Amino acid sequence: MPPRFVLASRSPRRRQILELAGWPFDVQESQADETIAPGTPPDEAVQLLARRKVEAVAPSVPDAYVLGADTIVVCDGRLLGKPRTEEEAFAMLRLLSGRTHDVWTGVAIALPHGSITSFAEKTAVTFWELDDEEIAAYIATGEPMDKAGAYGIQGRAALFVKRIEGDYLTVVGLPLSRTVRELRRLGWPPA
Ligand SMILES: Cc1cn([C@H]2C[C@H](O)[C@@H](COP(=O)(O)OP(=O)(O)OP(=O)(O)O)O2)c(=O)[nH]c1=O
Repeated sequence: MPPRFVLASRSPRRRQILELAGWPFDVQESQADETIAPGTPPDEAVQLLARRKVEAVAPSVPDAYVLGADTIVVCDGRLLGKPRTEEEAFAMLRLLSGRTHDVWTGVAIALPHGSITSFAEKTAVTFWELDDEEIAAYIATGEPMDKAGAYGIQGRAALFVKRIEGDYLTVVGLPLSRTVRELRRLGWPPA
């Protein structure tokens, strides 16, 4: 039997992005602890969290390649995950207004019966100045609440973006081109 491929994620965006690669895969939700020690550099933090997501799923599918990812926004040295409240979403978007921030996505891959490898990708995103009315109207759409940094570049927040540098899909949650290259190096898809 050739190995299977499992995406360890509950994110519909990650599933849609991975579908672009063109091979069949299963999806398993991953419950992992998302706390990290203060002061952890962002590239390490996203790889650590991606690894935890993979570690939570891989033992139940030992014959599969298992992929997990984690995305955080970094502005002014602050790591922004998903907002817990609308007030927090407001504060995050105010912080991002009129400036450039980094979006980091870490990807971890478990090999069948093997070890886990990981990498991180960064994309810089510059927002136009946002006024409070614009931020409030955006929060009222509900879009920010399940997204790192309180925005979705693939949704209405596209209107906030002046410039990006790096892979767009790193911002949406999975740097697909680098991921596919790493997977090829690791023997996926099987010949
Ligand atoms: C910045 C940004 C983030 N995001 C999303 C990507 C991630 O789904 C989410 C960050 O949370 P994550 O914890 O990375 O992922 P998740 O909880 O949604 O899914 P998983 O089950 O794989 O852990 O923010 C966007 O969709 N668009 C954006 O522009």
